[in-house]
Formats: sequence, structure tokens, C-alpha cells
Amino acid sequence: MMDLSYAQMLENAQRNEVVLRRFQAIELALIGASGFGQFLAGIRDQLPARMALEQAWLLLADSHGEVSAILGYDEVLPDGLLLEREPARLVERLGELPTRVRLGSPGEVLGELALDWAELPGSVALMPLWRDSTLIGLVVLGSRDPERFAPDQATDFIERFAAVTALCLDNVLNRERLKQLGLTDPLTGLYNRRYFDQRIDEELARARRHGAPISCLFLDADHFKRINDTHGHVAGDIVLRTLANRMRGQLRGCDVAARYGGEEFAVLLPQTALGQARLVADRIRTQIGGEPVVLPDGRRVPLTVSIGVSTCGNQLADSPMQLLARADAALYRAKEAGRNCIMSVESGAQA
Ligand SMILES: Nc1nc2c(ncn2[C@@H]2O[C@H](COP(=O)(O)OP(=O)(O)OP(=O)(O)O)[C@@H](O)[C@H]2O)c(=O)[nH]1
Repeated sequence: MMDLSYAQMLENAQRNEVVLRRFQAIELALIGASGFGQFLAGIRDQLPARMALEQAWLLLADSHGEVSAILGYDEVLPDGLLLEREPARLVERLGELPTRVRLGSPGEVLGELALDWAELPGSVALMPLWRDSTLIGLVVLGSRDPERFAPDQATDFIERFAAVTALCLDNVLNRERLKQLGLTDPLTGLYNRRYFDQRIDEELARARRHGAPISCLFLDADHFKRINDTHGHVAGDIVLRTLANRMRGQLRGCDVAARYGGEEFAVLLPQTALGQARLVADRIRTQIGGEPVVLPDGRRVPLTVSIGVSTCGNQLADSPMQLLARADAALYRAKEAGRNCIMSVESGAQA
């Protein structure tokens, strides 16, 4: 008896592990989506493929047509996407405000919400996407199998997945908003210099108010001209994109990373003192230089970066210009010192 229940527990745990891994794989795709198109493909294509489902829909609350404007959709929407201009009507059709995941037959779960199903599913899951007490959208998953989603099943994994999806959707819409406002760099998806210059003023003022340190990194690809000359400009662009992605992977959500010029990048690290900023810089340097960039045709391009670090410490008297100028001067010293290294300067010190 004991053995049997233990075996069952083990089997359940193993099954849960597999489901969790599948969700995590999709979450990674959603987190990494650089634009709304990729995000939608994650929901519409990858989610059903990985979870062995037939269909998935994304419905977005689109009050005042803001989402359509950001995404540039007029009449024609991509497959798998619906926009609801009057979100209150979504709730009306569902019968109640969906605060939690719902599982069951299409009638039970969706009420009068009509989706253009290719084939009416046997059972569905409805995931409400909430951000800051606002329902920003819904994901509806459909399975041919009537038993697949049943009202009495545990929903912990799907709830968690819904929370991550909502966060990613919010991010991706914000990113699209910024793209539209011309504050991101189209090649790398990082912020552009205009945005960075604006944020450095705000962040320095905030650091002053809170008496918190703030650091700045200036980062430049080494011998980038040689990369362009050897492999061509298109390859150079791929290398810059890879550099940006590798850098982004080492930063926190509150850090501000921008493409400052051609092959030059700037990062603001709020609440970060010099020692910590050097550690971050070294992580970025190691990550970028760790492996060559592999081009689509298989060519491998070695890549390193030099980084200058500056910090506004206790006195916080620096202007944004001074913080930037010191990081730039430190970067120059890193180049002088042979590249693929980090140089730093603290507040008040000469670079
Ligand atoms: N592919 C590509 N190249 C760019 C872009 N922006 C700038 N560059 C190139 O980046 C190169 C920068 O070269 P340099 O400033 O001489 O510096 P470097 O070769 O990186 O050498 P060091 O910085 O001294 O290590 C130039 O050849 C630019 O044309 C871009 O968007 N795409």
C-alpha cells in the first residue's frame, strides 16, 4: 500500500515536472520576445505545439484603440489575435470578471464569448491576464479532448503562467509604445541615446533624493571596424545585436541600457556603488567575450568589449554630463590598456 502511494506520488511529481518544464520553455520565449509579433507567435504557435493543444487565442483589451494604434493594426488582425475596444463587454459575455483561471467546456468557461474556432474544442482553459488590478487581456486555450481541461483540476501552473504572460505582454506593449515614440534603437531593441539622456537626468535626481549611489557603464566593441571589414556590414549588424542581447541578459529590470552610438553602448545602474558596478561590468564583458558570435553561414566571429565605469557615490554632486564623461574617459583608458578590460573612476576622481 505504502509502495503504491509512493509510486503514485513519484509519478505525479514526474508528470508535474514535465508540465512545468514545458511552461518554462514557453515563458522563456515570451520573456525573450523582442516585439509583439514574436510574443503573439509564442502564444498562438508555440504554446499549442508544446502543450499538445489544438488552438490558442489572445484577446487584448483595447480601450480607446490604444493597442491597435501602438501595434499599427487597422482592420486586419493577425491570426490568433482579437482586440476588444470595450473591455467591459468581455466581462459581460463571460458572465463575470475572470479573476482566476477557468477550465471546462467552451460553454461553461467562455459564456457568450465567441471565438472563430477552426474546430469547436472539447474543453478550454481561460487565462485572465492582470496587471496592476487591470484586466489587460485573456488567453484561451482549446483542446479537442473534452477531459483535458476540467473544472476540478489544479490550476497552479496555469495561474503562474498567466501571471508571467501578463508581465511579458505588458513589457512587450511598453516596448512597442517606445518604438513608436522613437525611443528605441531598431537594430538592437535597446533604448536610444535620446531616451538615455532623458533618463540619466531623472535617475540622477532620484539618486540624489534617496542618497543612493548610481553607476554608469560605457561599453565599446573592440576592433569593430575590423569585424565589418572582414565579414561585411550585415554580419557587423548581427554582431551588434548579439552583443546587445548578451549584455541585456546580465542586467536588472531597473537598469537602463542604450545604444549610445554606432558600436558604443551606455548603461545606467541605479542604486549601484562602484564595486558592484565593476562586478556587473565584468559579467557583461565575460558574457560577451565568452563565445564567438556564430553567423548564419556558420562563420565564427570573436568579439570582445572594453568598458568604462563611473559612479556617483556619497556626495552625488555630479551632473549627468560629468558621470558620462568619466565613464567615457575610463573607457578610453580601457582601450589604451589593451582592450577586453574594465577601467573605473569614482566620483570626484580623475579618470
Ligand atoms: N555593421 C555596423 N557597423 C557599424 C555601425 N555603426 C558603426 N559601425 C562601424 O563601427 C566601426 C567603429 O570603428 P572605430 O571607431 O574605428 O573603432 P574600432 O574598430 O571598434 O576599434 P576600437 O574601438 O579602438 O577597439 C566603424 O567601422 C563603423 O562603420 C552599425 O550600425 N552597423
